[in-house]
Amino acid sequence: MDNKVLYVESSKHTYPIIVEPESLSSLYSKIEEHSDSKASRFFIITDDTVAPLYLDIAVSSFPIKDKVDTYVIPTGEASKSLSMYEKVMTAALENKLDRKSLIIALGGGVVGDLAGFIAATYMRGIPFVQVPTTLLAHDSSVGGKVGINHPLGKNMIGAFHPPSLVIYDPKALMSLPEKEWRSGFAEVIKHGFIADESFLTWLQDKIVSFQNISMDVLTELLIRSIKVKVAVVEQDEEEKGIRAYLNFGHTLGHAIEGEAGYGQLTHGEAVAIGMEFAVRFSEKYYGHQLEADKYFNYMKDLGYSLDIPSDMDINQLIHRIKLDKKSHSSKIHFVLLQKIGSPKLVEVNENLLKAELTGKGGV
Ligand SMILES: NC(=O)c1ccc[n+]([C@@H]2O[C@H](COP(=O)([O-])OP(=O)(O)OC[C@H]3O[C@@H](n4cnc5c(N)ncnc54)[C@H](O)[C@@H]3O)[C@@H](O)[C@H]2O)c1
Ligand SMILES: O=C(O)C(=O)C[C@@H](O)[C@H](O)[C@H](O)COP(=O)(O)O
Ligand SMILES: [Zn+2]
Repeated sequence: MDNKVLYVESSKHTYPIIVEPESLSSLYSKIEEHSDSKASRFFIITDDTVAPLYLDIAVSSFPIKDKVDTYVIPTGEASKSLSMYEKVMTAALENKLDRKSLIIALGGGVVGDLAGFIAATYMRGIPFVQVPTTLLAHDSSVGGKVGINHPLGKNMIGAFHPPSLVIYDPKALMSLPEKEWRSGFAEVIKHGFIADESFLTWLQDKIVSFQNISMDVLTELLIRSIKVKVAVVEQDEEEKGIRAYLNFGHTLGHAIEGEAGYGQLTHGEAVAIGMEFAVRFSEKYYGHQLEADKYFNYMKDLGYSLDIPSDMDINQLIHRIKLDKKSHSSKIHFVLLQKIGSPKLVEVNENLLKAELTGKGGV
């Protein structure tokens, strides 16, 4: 795989995504090369799992340490909150960041979404760099969706604020626990479902467990999956239309995440359940089979549980689905698949949805 730098053309600027082993240790020089090394200050936001692993490596790459401030949030989805937003904002102000400062998100999607939203709103917007350290963050670090959760809904408070650079060191993923590989891999599979069935068969062939994935395979996987995302966000940056396809599996997935309590299920675990449901619902909606069982069996072999948790109240899930950002005028919208690789955003009838969710959908 030779092309390890991808470029995203956003309406604000074009930014590179560098996928390169060991790039974390040359963070500053990458910023110098591709972003703003002349920034007045650098504010690295990370979490308390990533900090002991990678914060020193990142900070060591900076020649002038006095210009670097750090802020460590508690690990986990619960940190994507208004209260954490206020704390980090306060730290940014106390550290005297100005409009020429650069925020650096070092971590997974939680850090990236929160830090990106701080960047989007600090003094009405300053630049930021994404330094993803999870598999899932191949998705979250690209495309500029940043934000935090509200108890009533996932990512309900946010902005579109593209990063100025994404530096992805696949070696950093080697410390991920299996659960987080599984979580991130759900978004990889999502990209296959919505855009490219041959990617799914390639994954089946190359990834039979989350142990011992070679750096070459991992790099190719990241690049292929990121390319799917880039192709969508370049056409529809602010989700006026086809960007909603990236929400495949998320309508139910987000409802499940919220209902379980943020952080009880990983994002990818919830999205995996949502994808299986969306495929089943697509088959009912379009009246033909998608032949997707082989992919769901593959996911089960990789340890995914694809059933809606049995303790979940279907009416509560529907209530949450109605608050989803794709809903409007009380109409529920779902991303369904006409066939694998051909998503559509469709309005769905609440009663049909309820019947399917309760397993009484019929054919
Ligand atoms: N903005 C977007 O487009 C977008 C896309 C997909 C998901 N998301 C959001 O991303 C979030 C999920 O991201 P995530 O799965 O990366 O969660 P996360 O940031 O919570 O990371 C998962 C866990 O892995 C730990 N971790 C991170 N890097 C590690 C490493 N290298 N080694 C060991 N442990 C490490 C973290 O501390 C955390 O415990 C959700 O909030 C989701 O809504 C956003
Ligand atoms: O980038 C997008 O667009 C996505 O939908 C990617 C999703 O994987 C991601 O979880 C995103 O945060 C969901 O966005 P939301 O608008 O449904 O909150
Ligand atoms: Zn997602």
